[in-house]
Amino acid sequence: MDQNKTILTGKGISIGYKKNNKTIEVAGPLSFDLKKGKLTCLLGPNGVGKSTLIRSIMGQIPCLAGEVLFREKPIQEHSAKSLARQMSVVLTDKITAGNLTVGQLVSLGRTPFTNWLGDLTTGDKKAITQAMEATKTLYLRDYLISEISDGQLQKVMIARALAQDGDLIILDEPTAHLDLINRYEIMHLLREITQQQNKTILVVTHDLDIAIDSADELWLMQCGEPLICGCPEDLILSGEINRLLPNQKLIFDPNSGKIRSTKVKKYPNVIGPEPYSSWLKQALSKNNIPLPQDYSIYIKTTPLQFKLQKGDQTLFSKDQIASLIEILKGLPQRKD
Ligand SMILES: Nc1ncnc2c1ncn2[C@@H]1O[C@H](COP(=O)(O)OP(=O)(O)OP(=O)(O)O)[C@@H](O)[C@H]1O
Repeated sequence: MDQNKTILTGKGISIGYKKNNKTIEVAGPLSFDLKKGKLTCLLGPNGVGKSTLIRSIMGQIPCLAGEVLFREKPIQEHSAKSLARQMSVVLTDKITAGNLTVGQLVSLGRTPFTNWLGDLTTGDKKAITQAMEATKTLYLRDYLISEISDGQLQKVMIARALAQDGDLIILDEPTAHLDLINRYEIMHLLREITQQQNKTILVVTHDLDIAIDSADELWLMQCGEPLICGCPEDLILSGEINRLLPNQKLIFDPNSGKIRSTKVKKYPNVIGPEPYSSWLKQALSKNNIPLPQDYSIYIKTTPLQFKLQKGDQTLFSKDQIASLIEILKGLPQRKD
């Protein structure tokens, strides 16, 4: 472990719950180093234990074995107050404080720093306003929590974590209720925070494409396996990203950056430039259209034309994939 580069370390931890004198292990042994000043995304299928790992990392539930070190010290040796000053956490728990205003909820992020009366200093107020500006929630300041949408609440919770200003911010599925644009915006905001404020952020997410796009490091969690950690681009090029996929039916396509079926047809007789040929092949495959060897589709781009040919004979041409597909679907089934 490089102490200057790592804020949090897991050493062979086993995570799980104790219930009625019974121990239920969810995952382990898991080892990891959370790198300082980086955005790390934790990905894995439902129920694999991501939230349990987060709760174990923050010391909320004890590890069944192994240890978590925060700034080189076992997590349970840090006082709750000291952790609250250094670590901001946004969990998936429902907020019940519906009668608080958005502004009041974000202000709660400053609690570890205020006096026992909860008085906010000028510095506290500045941190709150900055956090609300960054998450574009300032306009909601006077709304009651019960009056805002789930997506807005997610952003407000992120604002509260930012206002808390810990060096380490942990978020469990912060973009779950957000629309696509907001999901990108939030992840890019988190990336900006790591880069500009040198904060360390660990995010649990199911958005593989957004995680690849924004994270410095991915942690891939799969049932019964060690955590796979690495830079997204390395994990893609080595093929290790496929460890996230549960079976042989799906594969991560490093060319398109998307998950696709391994059954996708190849269509060597679609001839033309990218991205036209890839999208046409996807449409053919999706519609389960076979293209016999003696047929070819040539793509001309100015103006755009998809020409179906048999040998030298052009059977027809279309300027849209949708209309080409409709005609191909109407033809009698041909077999290679
Ligand atoms: N308080 C609890 N007591 C006992 N078992 C629990 C408790 N909380 C979660 N579990 C179990 O631990 C396992 C992992 O749950 P966890 O919520 O950590 O998964 P996850 O990867 O975060 O899932 P998801 O992606 O669906 O949120 C599940 O089998 C769950 O039933």
